[in-house]
Amino acid sequence: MSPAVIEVRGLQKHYRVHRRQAGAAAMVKSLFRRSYETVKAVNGIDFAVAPGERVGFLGPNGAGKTTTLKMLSGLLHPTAGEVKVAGFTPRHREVAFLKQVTLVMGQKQQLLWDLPPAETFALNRAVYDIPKREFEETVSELTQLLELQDLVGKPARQLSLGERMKCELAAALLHRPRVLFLDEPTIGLDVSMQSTVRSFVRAYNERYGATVLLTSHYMEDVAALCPRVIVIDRGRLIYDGDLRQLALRVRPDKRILVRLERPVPATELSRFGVVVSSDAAQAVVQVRAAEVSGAVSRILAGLPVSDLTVEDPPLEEVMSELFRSSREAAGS
Ligand SMILES: Nc1ncnc2c1ncn2[C@@H]1O[C@H](COP(=O)(O)OP(=O)(O)OP(=O)(O)O)[C@@H](O)[C@H]1O
Repeated sequence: MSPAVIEVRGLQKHYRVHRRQAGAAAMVKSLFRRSYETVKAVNGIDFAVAPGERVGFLGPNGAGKTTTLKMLSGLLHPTAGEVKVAGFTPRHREVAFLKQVTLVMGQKQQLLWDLPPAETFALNRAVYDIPKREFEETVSELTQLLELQDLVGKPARQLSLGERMKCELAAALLHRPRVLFLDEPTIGLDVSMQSTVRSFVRAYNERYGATVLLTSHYMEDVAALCPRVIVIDRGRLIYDGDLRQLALRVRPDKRILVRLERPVPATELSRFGVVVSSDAAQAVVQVRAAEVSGAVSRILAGLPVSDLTVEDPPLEEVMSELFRSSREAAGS
């Protein structure tokens, strides 16, 4: 494996927050004597990412994902631990480092609100000191990949959320960074725009060999883009490895979706496995992966089947099962 482009060792970020008690008396008291508590947003994580990898960085709300991405891009100083990205220490924010990375946050925007994206692009050209020819080449490539032709001339405030996100991505990539930190880049987008952004991220990764670390609550993004996932919960790493292996380990079962020619009572369906859902026209039965072929033969022989498909359990369920079991293990 080539040397890591992202290396994280013993990384921690603790926030000191003012604790406010409810009630007027407590509020007055807090004016004179403030009490603080420490939020351990990131609490000792280690991982390494090789150049060109696309890695999903996952976890439930408040797990510490955004905090980690901000430390990796140099926006936040770690409380403890070491971070190296493309050979640099992010918190020093050296110009050479900033030219290698980008952070895109789906919830924040960098486009200038009243101006067309083309003007933000020109500003970024100056900020990153991009030679004119290279800039024009990149703009034309990104315009074609993201279909920006009709968008870059309109003021950003007139663009739809999805159109704006495409321009945000272009603005963030004009300097051709080698490392992309994408924090929920598809949040709030409709399914077709989500798929456009996904295809674009993949195309950029393949074209430039860029490394991608991506957070998303949409498991379709993760399934489509990330062969590897790093999962954290409450500031700690709970899984780092192959996404398919994780699914097999956490949910070693399959779902058989059966379309029925006539209604079948649930009691009869349960002879073939655990009934996940059923109605007059179709049923979903869950069985262990090793038992799929036997169950399929029995279903075909014993039920009025018009169509049958075998599916993996949804990734959302794999993830919530992983969070549940890791919390149980942490509690015991
Ligand atoms: N500036 C801050 N000051 C104090 N606490 C913070 C600050 N930023 C984040 N936190 C806390 O740190 C924890 C981790 O937050 P973070 O935003 O990194 O989580 P996340 O995994 O990105 O969550 P989400 O999926 O909801 O975006 C949370 O408990 C959050 O309330």
